Amino acid sequence: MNEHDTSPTRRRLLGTVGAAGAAGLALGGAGGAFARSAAEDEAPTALATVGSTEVPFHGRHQPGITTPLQAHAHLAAFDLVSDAGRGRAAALLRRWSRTAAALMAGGPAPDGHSGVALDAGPSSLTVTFGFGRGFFRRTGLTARLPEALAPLPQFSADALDARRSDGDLWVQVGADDGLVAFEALRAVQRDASGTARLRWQMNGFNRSAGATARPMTMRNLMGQVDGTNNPKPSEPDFDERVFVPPGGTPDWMEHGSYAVFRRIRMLLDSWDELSLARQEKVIGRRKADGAPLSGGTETTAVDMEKRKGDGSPAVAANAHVRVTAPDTNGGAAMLRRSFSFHDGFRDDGAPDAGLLFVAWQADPLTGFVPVQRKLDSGDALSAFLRHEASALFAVPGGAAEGEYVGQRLLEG
Ligand SMILES: C=CC1=C(C)c2cc3[nH]c(cc4nc(cc5[nH]c(cc1n2)c(C)c5CCC(=O)O)C(CCC(=O)O)=C4C)c(C)c3C=C
Ligand SMILES: [Fe+2]
Repeated sequence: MNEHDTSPTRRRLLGTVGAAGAAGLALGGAGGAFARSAAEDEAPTALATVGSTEVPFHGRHQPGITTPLQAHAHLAAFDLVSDAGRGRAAALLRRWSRTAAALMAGGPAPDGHSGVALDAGPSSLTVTFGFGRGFFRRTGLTARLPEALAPLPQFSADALDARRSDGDLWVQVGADDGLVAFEALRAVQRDASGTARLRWQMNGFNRSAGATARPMTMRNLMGQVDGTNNPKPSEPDFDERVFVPPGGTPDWMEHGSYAVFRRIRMLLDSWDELSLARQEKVIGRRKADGAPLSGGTETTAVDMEKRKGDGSPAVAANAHVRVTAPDTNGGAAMLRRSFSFHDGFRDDGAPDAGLLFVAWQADPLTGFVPVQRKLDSGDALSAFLRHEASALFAVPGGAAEGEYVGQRLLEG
C-alpha cells in the first residue's frame, strides 16, 4: 500500500490512529502489518485504542500496582539456582528490567527472540518484580530482609500447596493482549535461564477493555462487582496505605509495596445453588450493580447500622463487606488487584476456577493479615472458597532511567 492509497480501509486506519494520538503512531510497522492482515474489512478501532496504550516502566513505583486492570495476566515465581549468589541475581534483575522496559514500550525483547507480539502495540503491558524471603538467604542479604516479609500466619482453613506457593522471585505480567502478555512471560523466563528456575506459574484474566459500554468495576467469577471499595489514588491516605513511605525501613523498600498473593478456588457449583437473595446476603451488596444492601448506588458508603423492617441488619453480621471493612479492622486496608483464573475442570466436574487474589499494601501485618484472620474465623463467603496457594513478596520501588529494579537492595 503506498502513501496515495485512499481505500476505505486505509482511511479508516489513519483516522483512528490519528485519534489515538502519538501513542498510536508508536505502533510503527505494526500499522502496515495490520493493513495487510486478513482482518482488512474489520474496523481497526480495537488495535488503535487498546494496543497503543503504553505504561511507563521507569518511575517512582513499579508498574502493575496502580495500573488499571488488564485483560490478561501471568504470575510466575522463580527460585535462584543454588550457586547463583548476589552477583548473578543482580545481573538477572538488570536483564529483567531491560526486557520489561523494551517490551512495555512496544519494542522487541532485547535478546532478539521475538515474534509472538510482533504486530501489536504495547497493549498496556506491565511487568512487576518482587522478592520472597528465600531470596535474602540465597544471596547473603539476610541483614536487609524486611520485617514485613515475616511468613504469613497459617490460617485454619488454608489448604495450601507448597509447590505452588512462595518463591525467591516473583514476576507479575499484565497486558490487554494475550500474545503481548505471553511474549513478556517467555522473555522473562529466557532471561532467568541458568540463574533461576521456574517454581510455579499461573494464568489470569479479566474483562477486556471495551467489552462494556462504559468503564465499570470488574466482576469476578461469582458474578459480583469486585473492587468497588478499593483505596483510590485520589484519596489523601492512598500512598500511606499502599506504599512504603520515604524514609521507611528498610531504605531500599522506599516507594515499594508488599504483594500478598493467594490462589483462591471458588466452589462455584455450591455458589450457583444459592438464590440471588442468599448470594447478595453473603456479600452485603447487590449482584446486578454492586450497590450496598443498605441502599444507594455502587459508590454509596455501606450503612452498617441500617435495619430492615423486621429489625434485622440490612447488611448481615457475617456479610463479607462488614467483616472486611477497614472500620471493623482497625483501619486495615489494601489495594486488591486480582485476576480470575480457570484451569479446566476437576475430576468431579467442578470448575477449577476462582481468583488469583493480589493485595498491595505498605505493611501486610496491618493490611492483609488482620483481615484474613477475621475471614478465617468465618464470614459468609469463606464457605464457598478454598485458599490453595499463598505467597508474600517485597516489591521495591520503581527504577529510574538507567537503573534496574532492586538495585538499591543488591548494590546498596
Ligand atoms: C484478606 C482479604 C480479602 C480476601 C482474601 C478476599 C477475598 C475475596 N473477596 C471477594 C469478593 C468481594 N470482596 C469485596 C470487598 C472486600 N474484600 C476485602 C478483602 C478480602 N477479600 C476487602 C478489604 C473488601 C472491601 C471492604 C470495604 O471496604 O467495604 C467485595 C465488595 C466490593 C468491593 O468493595 O470490592 C466483593 C464482591 C471474593 C470473591 C474473594 C475470594 C475469592
Ligand atoms: Fe473480598
